[in-house]
Amino acid sequence: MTARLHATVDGPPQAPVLVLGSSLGTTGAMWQPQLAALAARFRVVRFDHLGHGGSSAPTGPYTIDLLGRKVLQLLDELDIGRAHYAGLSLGGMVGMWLAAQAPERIDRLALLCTSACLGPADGWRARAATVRAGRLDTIADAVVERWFTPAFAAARPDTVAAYRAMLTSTPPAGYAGCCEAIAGMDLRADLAAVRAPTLVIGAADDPATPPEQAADIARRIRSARLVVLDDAAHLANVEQPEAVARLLAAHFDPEGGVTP
Ligand SMILES: O=C(O)CC1=CCC(=O)O1
Repeated sequence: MTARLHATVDGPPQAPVLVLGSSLGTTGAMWQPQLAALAARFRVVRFDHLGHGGSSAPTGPYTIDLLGRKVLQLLDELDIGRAHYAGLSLGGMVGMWLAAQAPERIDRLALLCTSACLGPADGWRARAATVRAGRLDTIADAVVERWFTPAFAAARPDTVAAYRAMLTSTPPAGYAGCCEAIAGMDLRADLAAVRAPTLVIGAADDPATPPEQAADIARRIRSARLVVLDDAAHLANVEQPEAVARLLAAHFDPEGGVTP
């Protein structure tokens, strides 16, 4: 049977479509902090990557091409010709692939806390092997430590616990398959083909995809603007929910009167 992606759709049916791609080890639910603001303006499609959440979880390994082609298949299933796209981390990697390989499908693009080439590949393959051996729990603390600043983790333990639970409920085969996709990914040369006006958001305290990675992406895309948020680690949309919602609304609806 063909592997399929799970998605949830919110917002007015006739509004412009905004597709949201989540990070490794999360689901579309990671966009909850921005959902109300974005669904007031857009038909918001939040999908779970292959191997995550409610999507099919084939054994793997996966590639970024496969993850991107699954999103195109989802757009076809939902009868969506063109859409805006925002993705964080792995979601951003898939966004770069989509904008470079299927530019006719992507209007405007936002890339948050992501990288065009995130080595070392051996580290990703080792992480995949650990998870395939059934030990997602053993990597969870180290992963979550990179998701949030110490100050946020101390102030919001319930939020941190909810995102950790999202991570540990990811199917091991799916998580490992996506680690292997990151291990084999180098999108740097593809970025010259991106034509969509692009907002690149980095976070000053992100140890997973530091702001230099955001600056590198912005340099390689013809029409890109770079913003680096203070007081946020990797899941910047959780730590800076209003700032991210405002930046995305202003970028995807430039005539809408939102001040970024
Ligand atoms: O899990 C991590 O270490 C950080 C990360 C890389 C890609 C992604 O989506 O999250």
